[in-house]
Amino acid sequence: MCQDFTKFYVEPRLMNLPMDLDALFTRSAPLFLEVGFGNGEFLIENALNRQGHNFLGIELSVISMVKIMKRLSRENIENVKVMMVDAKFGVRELFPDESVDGLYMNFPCPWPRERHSGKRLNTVDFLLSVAAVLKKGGMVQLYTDSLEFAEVFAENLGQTSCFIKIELIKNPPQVNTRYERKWKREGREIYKVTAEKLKTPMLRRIAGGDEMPHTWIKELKPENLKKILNSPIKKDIGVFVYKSMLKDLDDDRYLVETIAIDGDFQQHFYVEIHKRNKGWLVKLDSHGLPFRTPAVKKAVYELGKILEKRRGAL
Ligand SMILES: C[S@@+](CC[C@H](N)C(=O)[O-])C[C@H]1O[C@@H](n2cnc3c(N)ncnc32)[C@H](O)[C@@H]1O
Repeated sequence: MCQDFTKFYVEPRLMNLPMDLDALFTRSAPLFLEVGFGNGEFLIENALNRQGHNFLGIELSVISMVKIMKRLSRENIENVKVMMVDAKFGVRELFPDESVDGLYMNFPCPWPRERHSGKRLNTVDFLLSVAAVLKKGGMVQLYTDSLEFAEVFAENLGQTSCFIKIELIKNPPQVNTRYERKWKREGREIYKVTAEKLKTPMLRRIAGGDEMPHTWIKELKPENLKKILNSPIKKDIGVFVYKSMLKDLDDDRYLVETIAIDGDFQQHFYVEIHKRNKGWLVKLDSHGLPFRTPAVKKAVYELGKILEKRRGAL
C-alpha cells in the first residue's frame, strides 16, 4: 500500500521563512522542538501524552525520517511534524523569534575530535539561536552521556546571558531513547542540563526571500560554450566553490557542481546552464533544493559573470 507522508513532512526550502507555525499545524498550540530525534521514541511518547501541544522534530538522517513517518502514519498521530535540516541552520533560520515553548536534545553526537568541533550543538552561536526562538520562560533540556559536552553546554548557556536557572544534574529520570538505553547498558552515567529562557538576543538571519538571481548569456554558440566549459571552472572566493562540470543528456544543458558556504553552513547543489530561444540561461538546477542563502545566490550570479567574461575572451 502506498503511504502518504506529506501530512507529517515539512519542506522548509519551499516555504516563506521564517515559517508560519500556526498555519503549519493548522492550529495554535504550544510548540516543542526535538533536535536529532533518532528513532523518534521521545517525540512520539510526548506527542501522545500531550495532545494539546504541537511537536516538531529536526533530523539529518533519512532513515530516522522514514522510520518516524511510518509510525506517525500507522498511529495516525496529528500533532507531530518532522523536517530534514541541519539544526544549526534550521533553528536559527526557520523559526520566528519567541515562537517555541521548549527545545529538547537527547544524546546529540558529542563530536569529541577537534576537527569536528564545528558540528557540536553546544556552541554559544547555536545556543543564541535557541535563545532567540524560545519564548520568554521557555525551556531548553539536554540529555547526554558526555560530562564534558554537558558542562560546555551549561557554560555556554551562561555565556549567552539569555538564560536563567541553568542546572546540570547526574542520572536524571530516564527519557527512554535508543541511545539512553545503549549508554546505560554500557554502564555510563547520564547527565541532564536544563535552563529557562530570559532574554531574546538579536540574531542576523540569512535565509528567506524567494528571488533567485539567474543570468542570461546571449550570442554564444553551443560549440563555444563547450570550449569554455572544457577548461575547468574552479573558483573559491570564500563563499562558494565550483567543483566540476557535468554535461547533461544533450548539448543544450550543462550542470556545474557547486558548494555554497554561508559561515558554518555548507550546501551542495548544481547550477544549470540551459539553452533557450533568447540565449543560455544560468540558473539553480531544479532537482536540487538548497536554501536560497546569499552564498547560493552569489554562486549562480558569479557563474554567469565568468561565462560572460570567457565568451568575451574567445
Ligand atoms: C546519537 S543520535 C541520538 C538519537 C536519539 N535522540 C536518541 O537519543 O536515541 C544523534 C542524532 O542526531 C542527529 N543529528 C546529528 N547532527 C544533527 C544536526 N546538526 N541537526 C539535526 N540532527 C542531527 C543524528 O542524525 C542522530 O540521529
